[in-house]
Amino acid sequence: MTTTTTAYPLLSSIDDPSALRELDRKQLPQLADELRAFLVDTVSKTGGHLSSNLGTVELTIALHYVFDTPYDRLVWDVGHQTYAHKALTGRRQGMSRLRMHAGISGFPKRCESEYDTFGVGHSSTSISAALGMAIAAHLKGEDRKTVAIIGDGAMSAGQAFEALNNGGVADADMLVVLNDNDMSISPPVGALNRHLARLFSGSTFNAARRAGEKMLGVAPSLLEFARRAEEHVKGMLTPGTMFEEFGFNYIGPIDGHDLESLIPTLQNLKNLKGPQFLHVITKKGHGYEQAEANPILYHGVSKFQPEIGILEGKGGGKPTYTQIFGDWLCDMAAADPSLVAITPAMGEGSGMIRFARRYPERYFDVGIAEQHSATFAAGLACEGLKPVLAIYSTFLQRAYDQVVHDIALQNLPVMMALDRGGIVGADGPTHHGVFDLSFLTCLPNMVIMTPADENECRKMLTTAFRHPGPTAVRYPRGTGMGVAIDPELNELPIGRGEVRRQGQKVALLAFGSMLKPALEAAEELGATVANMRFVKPIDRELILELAAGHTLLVSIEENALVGGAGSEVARVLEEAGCTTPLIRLGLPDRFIDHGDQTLLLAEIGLDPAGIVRTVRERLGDEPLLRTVA
Ligand SMILES: Cc1ncc(C[n+]2csc(CCOP(=O)(O)OP(=O)(O)O)c2C)c(N)n1
Ligand SMILES: CC(=O)[C@@H](O)[C@H](O)COP(=O)(O)O
Ligand SMILES: [Mg+2]
Repeated sequence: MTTTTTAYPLLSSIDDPSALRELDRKQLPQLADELRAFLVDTVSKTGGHLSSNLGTVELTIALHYVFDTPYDRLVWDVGHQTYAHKALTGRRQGMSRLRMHAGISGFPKRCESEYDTFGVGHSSTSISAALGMAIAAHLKGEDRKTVAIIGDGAMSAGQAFEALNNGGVADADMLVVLNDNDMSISPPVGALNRHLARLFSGSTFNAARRAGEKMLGVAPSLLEFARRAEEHVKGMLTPGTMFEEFGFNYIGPIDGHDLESLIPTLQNLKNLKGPQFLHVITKKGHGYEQAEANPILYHGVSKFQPEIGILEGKGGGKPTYTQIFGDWLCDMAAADPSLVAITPAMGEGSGMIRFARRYPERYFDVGIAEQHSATFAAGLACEGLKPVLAIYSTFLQRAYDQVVHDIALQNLPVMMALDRGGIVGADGPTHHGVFDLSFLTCLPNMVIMTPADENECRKMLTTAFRHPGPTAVRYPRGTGMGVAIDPELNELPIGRGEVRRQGQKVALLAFGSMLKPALEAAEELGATVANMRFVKPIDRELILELAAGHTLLVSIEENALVGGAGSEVARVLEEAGCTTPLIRLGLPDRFIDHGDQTLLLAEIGLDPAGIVRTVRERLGDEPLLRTVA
């Protein structure tokens, strides 16, 4: 670790924001330089979100410099851009274990620091939360300030608009800072982006800067600032911004890397009453050449050498499930012209870029708009197209009513490709996709599949796509077993599992990713292993057959135990009056922290050793292998 006093003399002297506020304003550019170098160094060693963090260094410094944190509340949206905030709020040393097990979280977390005012990871919650805090302050007679910091990508989501709609007429002193870097993870989409681009048109921005300099250079009084802001900046240069229509006092756009603009503007805004809106322009990846040139690649990174940057296109290893999906999507699109594919702002992460390039007219990136994406898919299905909604399991949570009300209830053939099902690792509890089996299994009409290997995934995707009702294929983050892939587009019989290993006494009923550890555990236990494949409709016949031939059943899934696949197994046994005991293995009723995927699964007992341990504990001294007569 190179966080020595010599490497970062100024940064090392800041243990909390009160020390930052002691600095002379002239020292702040140096602090920004050190902080940026520190971030590149740290993230290159730990992995994490890089380009968004590089873009918010000056904004973070300015906010902590101007506001009396933690008494004043900073509410970050998504939270993937808060590494500078963490480094300035007493966590600089801890960042050598960023996103690692028992280390610093990659997102703000209330239990980690009093400066993390609101837990986050999913986007577009900041204005709602900040409004709640601002109204609470008002009701309690407290004079604290509340600031929401939201990106242009996050601003595109419905919830952000719901909050603006509420906040624009609420009796609350709240500042919304729009950090506009003209990027989501991918290039931004939609009409909001067009509106922001218009505000940022060269002439407007330059004129606004000139006016801002003039206005701020003389450190105007509060009233003078307000008058000039309204008359000369807002009225003259940026008439009719959408945010004003919502009832906010819109200021900007200003240069978000220029501390000399940021600080006086924030100081003045701090004193204004009612809903305030500051539009700042930043560059994703600012100050690190490689990240500026390719902010998508540097959005989320693994370890890399800062002097060289990320080496692309090494490839060669096992394909990820995401790649299996991306290949299947292109193959199926070639075979069926009615296929259309939708992503709520996760085209890269979902493996859809080749498809997007090949079939741009059939590719819909709808922005961070999970609810809309689901209902939009339903609409496409109503008209006979075959929508494939590619969505991370964790983000589908936001579209639950749309899945229930718009897709399942109407029995529409929308296929959901659920990536990142199960424990995702370093992103932690906000991103683990461990509830989907529970919240989808209870829905009538759904068909739910969990592939155990890559080739099975491809077959399930085909099966789902051709099924005339709602389906979900749920696969994990990362690679699978490394099996060969059939080039054909073959289907599987719906609702049928298979026995993969014949053993005795104990039968392990594995769902999806759990087949691999189950097979390994079975070697030691001499157990039977079934690859259940379908959570819904579950293979009733197979379960009862296994129950009849074994003395103990063990269901294993990478999902919450409550309401998951094991619950379905239990239901089948109960309905049949079958008394064979069942142990259900899965995620306990608590949120699982961040850390390495393998390590977390082992901690929960969802690895081969854990499965063996559970079975042995249950059987006590009973011999595992039945003596065959
Ligand atoms: C509800 C939800 N959907 C998708 C994501 C994935 N995601 C994380 S950051 C991001 C882009 C956000 O763009 P913006 O707010 O402009 O921040 P930037 O990355 O540009 O700094 C997306 C799509 C998420 N975290 N939450
Ligand atoms: C902050 C956020 O929500 C995304 O950037 C997410 O971290 C991506 O996860 P993957 O790395 O699994 O694509
Ligand atoms: Mg952005």
